[in-house]
Amino acid sequence: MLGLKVSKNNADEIRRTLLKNSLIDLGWKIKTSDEHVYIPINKVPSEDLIKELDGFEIEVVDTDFKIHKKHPKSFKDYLKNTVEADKVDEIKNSFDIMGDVVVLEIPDEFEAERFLIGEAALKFTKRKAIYRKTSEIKGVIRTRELEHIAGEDVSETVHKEFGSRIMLDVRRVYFSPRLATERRRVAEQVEDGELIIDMFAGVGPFPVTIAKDHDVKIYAVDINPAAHHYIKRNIEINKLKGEIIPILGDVKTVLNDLNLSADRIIMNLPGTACDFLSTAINSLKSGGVLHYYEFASDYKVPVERIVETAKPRNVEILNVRKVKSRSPGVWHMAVDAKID
Ligand SMILES: C[S@@+](CC[C@H](N)C(=O)[O-])C[C@H]1O[C@@H](n2cnc3c(N)ncnc32)[C@H](O)[C@@H]1O
Repeated sequence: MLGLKVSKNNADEIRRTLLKNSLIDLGWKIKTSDEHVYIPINKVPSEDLIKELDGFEIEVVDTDFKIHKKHPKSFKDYLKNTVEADKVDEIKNSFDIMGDVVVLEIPDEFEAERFLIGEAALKFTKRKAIYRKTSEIKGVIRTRELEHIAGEDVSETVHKEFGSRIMLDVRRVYFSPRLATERRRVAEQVEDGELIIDMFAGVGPFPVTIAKDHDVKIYAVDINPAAHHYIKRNIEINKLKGEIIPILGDVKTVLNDLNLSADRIIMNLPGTACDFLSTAINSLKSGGVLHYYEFASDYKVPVERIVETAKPRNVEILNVRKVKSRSPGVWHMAVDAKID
């Protein structure tokens, strides 16, 4: 089969150039002799590429290669010859798998290899669509830009989590599978009969997790019309013991109009939830529980904020915890506070 015979000294640089041009046949193993490296290729390099490699000692040869294991098991196996081993783990740790869709992060240095990485992720995860993050989560509706890099370009999916089904579109709404344990932790504290408000409900993962097992009434507010569309779908596709009332709008106006007195309020908008604290506390009955989230490096900051905003009401901090890392030294913090 076709191979490119190159000098050992330049093999790495040439391999990278071939990869960028999708010329390496990844089904076969690269082999070496004392002075040369033989790279399996899927076609003869074009004139332009030969010009690009001008100065290197290269020769197209007909030779045998050993086949890569037929059914590689690890993501590393799929990416052999593409990405350095230590970087493979970094990419794999960035996977957010939601139903049939995978969203991943590719370091800038592997930008040129993104489609190969996408194909590897597609084979490894056996999902249907792979997207790469191309921006931070931003704006009021907390979404990010994504580039489709492998599989079908279908961004709507149904994610399964602890027996709930969550329908969402990764391009149009916020959703993080990494909050599954947090949702369950909150749901486990709920008792039948409660009146609950989820101020920033998104597609409704907190309300669905809670209402699946509890006979409660939950007002689920969100300002994003796409999130509102999906929460309505999620109410339909899950078997719920409780009632979820989806409301589209700015939660400050909504809560002002509804004038509720809730047993429990969920505030998962960690970047700006602090701007909505007094609105929340005004809608929380005496003895009610607040699940407050904030990006912070120290628990003291969100705790003091709640205590100050609630004054003259008394605050009992029930629990503080780090939900997940946001950036070095900064955490998505959760504070559960009972406010008398
Ligand atoms: C971080 S997401 C959380 C979604 C959901 N709680 C979850 O855990 O998946 C925050 C949500 O708040 C919504 N949001 C932002 N500002 C809002 C406002 N003023 N009123 C109502 N919803 C708002 C966004 O549209 C977004 O869906």
